[in-house]
Amino acid sequence: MTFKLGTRGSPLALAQANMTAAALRQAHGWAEDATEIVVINTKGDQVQDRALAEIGGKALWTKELDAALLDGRIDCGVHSMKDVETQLRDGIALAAMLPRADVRERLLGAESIAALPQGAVIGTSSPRRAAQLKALRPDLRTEVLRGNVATRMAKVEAGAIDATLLAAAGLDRLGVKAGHLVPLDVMLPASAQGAVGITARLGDEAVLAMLAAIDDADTHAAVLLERGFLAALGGSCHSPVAALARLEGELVHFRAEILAEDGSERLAGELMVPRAHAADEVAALAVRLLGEASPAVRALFDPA
Ligand SMILES: NCc1[nH]cc(CCC(=O)O)c1CC(=O)O
Repeated sequence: MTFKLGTRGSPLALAQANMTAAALRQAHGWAEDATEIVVINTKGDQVQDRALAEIGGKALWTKELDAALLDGRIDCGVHSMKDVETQLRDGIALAAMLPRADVRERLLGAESIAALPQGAVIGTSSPRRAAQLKALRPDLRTEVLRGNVATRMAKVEAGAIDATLLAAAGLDRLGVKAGHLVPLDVMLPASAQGAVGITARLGDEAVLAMLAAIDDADTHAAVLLERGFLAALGGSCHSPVAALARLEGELVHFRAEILAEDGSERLAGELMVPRAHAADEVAALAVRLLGEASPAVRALFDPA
């Protein structure tokens, strides 16, 4: 019997699936051939030429993996948690998370956001990154840029765009050294950025127990808080929202912001709260920031 890990087929997704397989073999003393990577094509992979928001539809990256899990083709699904909807599909459980990588952004094409030339064009398909860039530098323009990491880097090199932002986590996992780290006080990451999560069938106790052995509890707790913030807003990975939780002993340091899509508004909040109350405080922060926002920003969200 082999343990089947489902994943998308992009180089980053494959790297993350291989890391997960290696962690499982290590934790359980399994042989090399005890794990198998099963590539599942998703709608998000098929549509490369349009902005994600235009495609519409939910669970672009996860739907096909969920289906493969539920019909038993795979035993678990490996995901970038950033791309996983806050509402999991019925029957799907979030079983484990690998230790989180660098949560920061890397800028390719310039040494810093401040150093970008006046009016520079930044390629990104992330409404959060576009809004954050324009909040910092209203002169900047953004252009939709999709494709995997290599495609995006090639567009900067070819001069089609002046610069782009990518998650340091993804570049690190691919062994790509390019770009300059953007400090957290300049740009906060997306909720769950840098975290790899593993889904399994709810009630599949044997698999859930195997996966529990590779769970990084601090990463898991932090990511659940960030997802809780996004859920309280009624947002998704396409919303102009940033959130980062850091566990500091018994305390949680939580920072978040919501923005107008054109960067003309930015509502930020920060908490230092005991872990035990953090989920409630984070949800309350979401409500408070929405309350401070203009009707235009509030209209981007759909709070419960
Ligand atoms: N939305 C695409 C996506 N999903 C996860 C990552 C990077 C890895 C991570 O954040 O864990 C990326 C690419 C990027 O934003 O640069």
